[in-house]
Amino acid sequence: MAQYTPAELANKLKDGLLSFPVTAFDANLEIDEAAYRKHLAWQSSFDVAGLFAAGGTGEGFTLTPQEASKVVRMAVEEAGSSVPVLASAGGSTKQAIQNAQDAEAAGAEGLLLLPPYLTECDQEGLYQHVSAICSSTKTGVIVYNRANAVYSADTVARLADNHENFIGFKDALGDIEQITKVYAKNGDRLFYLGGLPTAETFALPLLQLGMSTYSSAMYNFVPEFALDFYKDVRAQDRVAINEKLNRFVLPYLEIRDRVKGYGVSIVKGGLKAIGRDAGSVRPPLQDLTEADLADLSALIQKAGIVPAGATL
Ligand SMILES: O=C([O-])C(=O)C[C@H](O)[C@@H](O)C(=O)[O-]
Repeated sequence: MAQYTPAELANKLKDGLLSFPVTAFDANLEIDEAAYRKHLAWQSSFDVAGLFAAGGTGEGFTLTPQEASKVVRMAVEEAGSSVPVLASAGGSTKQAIQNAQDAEAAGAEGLLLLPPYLTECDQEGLYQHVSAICSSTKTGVIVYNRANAVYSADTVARLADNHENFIGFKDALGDIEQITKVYAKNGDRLFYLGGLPTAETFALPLLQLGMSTYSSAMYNFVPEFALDFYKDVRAQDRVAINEKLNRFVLPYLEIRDRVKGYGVSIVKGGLKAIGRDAGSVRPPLQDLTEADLADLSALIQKAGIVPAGATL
């Protein structure tokens, strides 16, 4: 049973840092329940505003619907009493409705709606798709603006007018003109979150465009650093942000960009580096090579951001 109305959820999420926990796997690449629960307990012990289970960094794209709903249920059990847990939905309209209903039954407070699978689509089709999912659940729905799901300002406004539980717009395209149009038309009716890879990189400029928060993948393994970074963004402390970009974020991008798909693998690498191993990534992703993992460990150490109590 949800603890937040959609409007309360939006209010809670918009002014705090958000994150996407990794999904822990064992040596056979099956879900490692104990390791996942331990990770969620740790992640929710900090002042994070929302956790999106089985999202992109949680390798939701490798999970069956049954596995995804199991992961969401575990996340709710471990973290739900202190932090709102959100789930994701995707695929066909029917599949996304099923995901939404499973997530609601598992106790998720909200939903991130991923782009429809594979096909091209235009605004009326997108509207019908999102509308059907919003109508199928009482929880808050956030659309994910990326790939084939690029929402015009008018489509966003139409969804907002017709669905009270449509609460948020997450962007992973970084098209300044589009974001400006969406925000200018919809203002405070929604909340806006940045979701480009390694979202810290863009957090300050996107704040000016209305994005008061973002999804931090690095929060998974350096939560204190990620929270400090978010504080600097909200204070618009350009000097502190530049210092943190140069000390950790930009050299981190250099490792992340060595192999396609490392955007997720490097997060599991970070957990390995700090002694909180959440296992390997599932194909089609690949784990960090030993050399890349060594570089990441050295960088975390050099940047002085080893989490309290970690062994490195
Ligand atoms: O679905 C996801 O995991 C994301 O939104 C991507 C990350 O959290 C991204 O914003 C990042 O890498 O910081």
